[in-house]
Amino acid sequence: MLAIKGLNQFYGQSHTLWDLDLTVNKGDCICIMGRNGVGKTTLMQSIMGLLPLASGSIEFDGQPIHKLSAEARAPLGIGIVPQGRQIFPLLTVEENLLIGLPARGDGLKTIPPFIFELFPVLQQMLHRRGGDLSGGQQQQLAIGRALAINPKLLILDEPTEGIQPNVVAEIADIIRRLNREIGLTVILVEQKLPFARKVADTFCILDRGRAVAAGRMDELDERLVKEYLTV
Ligand SMILES: Nc1ncnc2c1ncn2[C@@H]1O[C@H](COP(=O)(O)OP(=O)(O)OP(=O)(O)O)[C@@H](O)[C@H]1O
Repeated sequence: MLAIKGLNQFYGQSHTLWDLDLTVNKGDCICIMGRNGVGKTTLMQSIMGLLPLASGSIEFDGQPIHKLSAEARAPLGIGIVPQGRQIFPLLTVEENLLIGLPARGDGLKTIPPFIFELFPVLQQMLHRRGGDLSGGQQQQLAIGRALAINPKLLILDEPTEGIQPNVVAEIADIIRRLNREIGLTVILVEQKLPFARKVADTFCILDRGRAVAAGRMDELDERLVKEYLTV
């Protein structure tokens, strides 16, 4: 579904991603792991189209997408839950959910009801401003907004950051359901190991901009954790 080949990225003189290859198959739930600053968000932003590639290629569903704008990638079926959630604080929950609908391409103008089945709190808070929601509610809104475009691939960048443990558990359940029941392909960036183990089936570890280890979650052993993940 997603094939990244030979990706290099720079911020000015600083070489952030090095010859990175990553393949995500349909139905996968993969966790991109690594310590702070290793390039996880840079990788996500490259997939989303927020950063032009220095070199390399990204194919989605067999089609090269790396030259497309971020706006052109969403309608292909890439839903994003960005780091820090980035909901619109002055818009209502309803307006936040409606905002992505034009990207669906099927003309739907109302919020798909399954969003409220997944996140009943969003229905209760429909007319509240996004900025007045708790961190956990905002994260549910950010996921709901990404799902409203009916994506084939959902990218979540550190969805548990700054969220209470009970909501973290709820979000873990939702991501698992989306992946295992609905078959949505998921790329998750996550530093919390228990959450990653609970949600993802496979992992890819980055270290200083390189993919250094990958495998099934049950192959993520103590040696890898110590070498690449613990601070
Ligand atoms: N806009 C930017 N300008 C310059 N350097 C940047 C910029 N954004 C990130 N970097 C640097 O690029 C490297 C990779 O950053 P990135 O945010 O991709 O890492 P990360 O693994 O997502 O980290 P975190 O877990 O802290 O979010 C870091 O050294 C970071 O300081």
